[in-house]
Amino acid sequence: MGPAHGPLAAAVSPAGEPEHPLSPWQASTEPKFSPARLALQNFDVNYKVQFGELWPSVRVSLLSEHKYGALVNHFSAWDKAVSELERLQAQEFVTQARRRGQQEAFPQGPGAPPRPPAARWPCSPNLRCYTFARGDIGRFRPPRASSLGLLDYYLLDASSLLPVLALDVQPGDAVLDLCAGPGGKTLALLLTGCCREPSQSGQPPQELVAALSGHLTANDISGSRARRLRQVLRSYVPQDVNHVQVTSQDGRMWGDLERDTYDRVLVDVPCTTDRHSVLEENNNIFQRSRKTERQMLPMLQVQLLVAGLLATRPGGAAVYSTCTLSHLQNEYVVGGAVEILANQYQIHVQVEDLSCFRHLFQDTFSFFPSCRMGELVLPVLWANFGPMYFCRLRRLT
Ligand SMILES: C[S@@+](CC[C@H](N)C(=O)[O-])C[C@H]1O[C@@H](n2cnc3c(N)ncnc32)[C@H](O)[C@@H]1O
Repeated sequence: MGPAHGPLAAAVSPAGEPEHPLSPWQASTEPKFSPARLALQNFDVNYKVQFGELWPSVRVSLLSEHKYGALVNHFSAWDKAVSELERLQAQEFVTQARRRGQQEAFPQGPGAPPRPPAARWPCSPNLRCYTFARGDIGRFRPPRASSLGLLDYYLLDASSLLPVLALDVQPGDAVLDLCAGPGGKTLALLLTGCCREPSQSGQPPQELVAALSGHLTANDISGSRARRLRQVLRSYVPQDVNHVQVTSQDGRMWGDLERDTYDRVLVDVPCTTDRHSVLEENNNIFQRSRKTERQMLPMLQVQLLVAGLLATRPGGAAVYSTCTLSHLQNEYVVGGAVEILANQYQIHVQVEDLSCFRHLFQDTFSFFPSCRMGELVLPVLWANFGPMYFCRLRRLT
């Protein structure tokens, strides 16, 4: 795929289409661009402005081989898999980050007095994920069934664990995963071991809510994505632990279904999926037929985030996440949702500082240094993860 320099790049609008209708002469001689080519042209125009001199290296990384992480399934007999990963010199980056945090709280070693007062790093517990070191482009073998019949690890872009870690799930929490299919983050949420058992005695307020209520609710509007999610849960989670309520509702309606209910809500929205869009022609949101859908994405994202925050109990938290670099789909969506909640619902929400994530995970991921709200993992050749944007919002009222 070649770069879109010169007049071609200049003629492309933010929606990824030529800004001016083509003349009849041009229409018959200009090549038709594939969706992936259109995506790249769009990004060349917009991300050059957003990221300046960082864009060329991010661009080449997006077009290069993606790096994975292996999320250890401790519901399965995982010790063999872990020994194998360690033999391959893969590194467990979540524990590494925790250790860094502790060392900084105890600068002269554990015997010395801690720095005053070492704040708890708000982060979901019990997750272990292996990646190959910086610059190592090794690949993991596909997951394998252990003696218990469950797969030993789940392969995912390691940066997609960051929104789950940032959700800071705690033991006994009721959690909603609003856009959950195909289920990598739902599995990670279960692996924290924190999601509450379904209440036996709770009085369901109404029929629909009764069907939806539970410790971990995972929802996806798409029936096929919800089926894939169920399949992932069957392959990784023992039946007696799998209490996940899987639903297939329009997440935008959640504020009406269960308001002020959940301790934690993950809002991992549909977006332009930048890496997929520049590499794959199939199911590409830059197909001409999907132009309106693409243009409506920021509005859908705001509606989903507002609904997720309405479903969060006062004092609880939601994490908004995407796999796009677009500020329009990231920070602007967060800003828009905060404003709507204040003006239309008199609900006050605080965007929380996640710069500790940038600091503690700096050995594994490359972060964009200038986000006003939330954090953004930038794909770079030495750590070709992401893009992944995540932002935690706390409901104050
Ligand atoms: C980025 S994907 C989620 C990935 C998932 N969290 C994971 O980690 O495997 C976004 C999902 O949102 C779903 N979606 C789109 N519109 C939705 C809506 N209005 N309500 C609920 N889900 C929606 C899509 O079907 C898609 O599966």
